[in-house]
Amino acid sequence: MRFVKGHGTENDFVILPDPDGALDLTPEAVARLCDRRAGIGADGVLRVVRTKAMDLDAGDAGDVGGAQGLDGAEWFMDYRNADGSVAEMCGNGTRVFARYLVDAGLAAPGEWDIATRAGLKRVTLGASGDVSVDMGAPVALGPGEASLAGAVFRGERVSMGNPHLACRIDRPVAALDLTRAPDFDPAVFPEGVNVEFYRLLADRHLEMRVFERGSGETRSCGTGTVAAAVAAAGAAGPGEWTVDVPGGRLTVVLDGRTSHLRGPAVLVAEGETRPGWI
Ligand SMILES: N[C@@H](CCC[C@H](N)C(=O)O)C(=O)O
Repeated sequence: MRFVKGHGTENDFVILPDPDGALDLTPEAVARLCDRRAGIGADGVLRVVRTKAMDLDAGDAGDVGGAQGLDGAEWFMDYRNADGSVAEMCGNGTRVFARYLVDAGLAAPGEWDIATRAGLKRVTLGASGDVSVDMGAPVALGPGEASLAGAVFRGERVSMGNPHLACRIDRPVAALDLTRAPDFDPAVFPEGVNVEFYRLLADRHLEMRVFERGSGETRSCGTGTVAAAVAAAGAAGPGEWTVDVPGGRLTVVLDGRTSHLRGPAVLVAEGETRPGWI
């Protein structure tokens, strides 16, 4: 199995080129690939498959999202979390996926769509440098809460295609212990939830940490970054936000209609798994 390793602000991925959809990618195989001691190590897997090789009507696009209109994009991002679960969307993954396509000569620098389980996402990138993605309209769903070691954190529920709870705190995010998963009410979050903790550092400038559904604490989360900016913006309206995460810095633009995420996307290695290992 050929792979490429990449990351976006240290949210890292094993990229599996599978243009014809020939791989039988089981949850167990994904978990082995993402294992940081016994595998390659990553927060998730990005399978790179031609949209026309996906049996969209048979649910190949996932039980988690609609397939309508996806054939408008040549490439489908089949995203999996480190525990093997399927997610609707991954913002950093989309940016790294785009960088891979350009680097591999499968797409030209410019502006084009990637198909995801959360619909088409338009990326903009040059031959090198930052990658920007139109993340679509965030959906603010009202208040929610989670708890961490018995302490309750209140926040805003936001859908970015995948579920988020963005909680504002007033002390440095570095002080949080995220070694254990936040608890939440499964009746409120039946599909689970990604939980962000953010602090306002200055006008339109946040720091954030995240505990991701299916992956644990990661050093960045693109959809989570947008969710935190949406929660912080409240009624403040359109604007550009800077979000510092443990793995670097991302820029979020909210314009009242859609949201954009911009930042680095880097490919660091490529190789092949040993025969019979996976
Ligand atoms: N890190 C991603 C989000 C990945 C999916 C998430 N863990 C979920 O299950 O919804 C990002 O950059 O958005």
